[in-house]
Amino acid sequence: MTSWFRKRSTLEAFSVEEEPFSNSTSSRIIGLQSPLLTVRDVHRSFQVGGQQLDVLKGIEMELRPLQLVMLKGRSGSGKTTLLNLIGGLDLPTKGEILFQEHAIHHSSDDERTLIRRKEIGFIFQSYALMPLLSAWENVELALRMAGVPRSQWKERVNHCLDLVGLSKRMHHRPYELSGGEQQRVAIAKAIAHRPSLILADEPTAELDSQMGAQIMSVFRSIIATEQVTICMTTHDPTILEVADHVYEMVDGRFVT
Ligand SMILES: Nc1ncnc2c1ncn2[C@@H]1O[C@H](COP(=O)(O)OP(=O)(O)OP(=O)(O)O)[C@@H](O)[C@H]1O
Repeated sequence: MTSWFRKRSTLEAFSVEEEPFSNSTSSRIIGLQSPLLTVRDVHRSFQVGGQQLDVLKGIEMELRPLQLVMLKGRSGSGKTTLLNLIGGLDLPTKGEILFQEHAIHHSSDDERTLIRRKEIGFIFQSYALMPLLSAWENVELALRMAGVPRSQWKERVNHCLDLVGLSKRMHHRPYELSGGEQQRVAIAKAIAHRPSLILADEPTAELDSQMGAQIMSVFRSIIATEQVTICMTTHDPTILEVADHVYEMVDGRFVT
């Protein structure tokens, strides 16, 4: 996980003012049959020390609404690179990425930022919470950054913390919470602005198996209640069992 996804915080993922909160559950349900995201023949190469490093070599993939999709593969196989492309944090060298009707591979930085800000929530292995803010304030900050009207903050923050089972700890700061609880705050933060897609890079890697299982149970619950699609990377074979679909990456390609 050497690339951009890991280095960026959730805050950086929201950086341009725009109209928030226009998603509706009903419009998502109408679109259940069509893919939320389509990746066609995507390649990503980097120039490293004067040499071309081909990291992704013709990826084909689809994310359908309300799916829990996992990417597995050895370290360095290209999972984070792909997640960065899906999230509009980076552009493919070749190929197409369609997010609903938006051609992400042709979008400007600003256009991709707007799509990200409205439609995508990010979850990181290391939680990316503000250490001096309480759980409640961390989630509130996500809404503030997303430009959601202040009048909606209280209800939405309470709802999101309730969804992840942290209502009783809403006034705790991150250091007063366990790793699993911190990750649940990060999930509440990621869903607060009602994205349609959650991207999570090894969200359970820092957690023991019991806490990892709790996170997966929270993921299942928010797919149902918040009508989101989740795409995550993992190395953990026990977690792979709960996926709707698993893509295995070997050296920049999916194997079946
Ligand atoms: N911006 C970049 N510049 C140069 N090389 C990069 C860049 N981003 C990623 N790479 C290289 O691409 C390869 C794949 O990296 P990536 O982080 O996508 O793998 P990964 O499957 O997520 O690994 P891990 O499971 O360890 O997180 C690595 O060799 C990495 O060094």
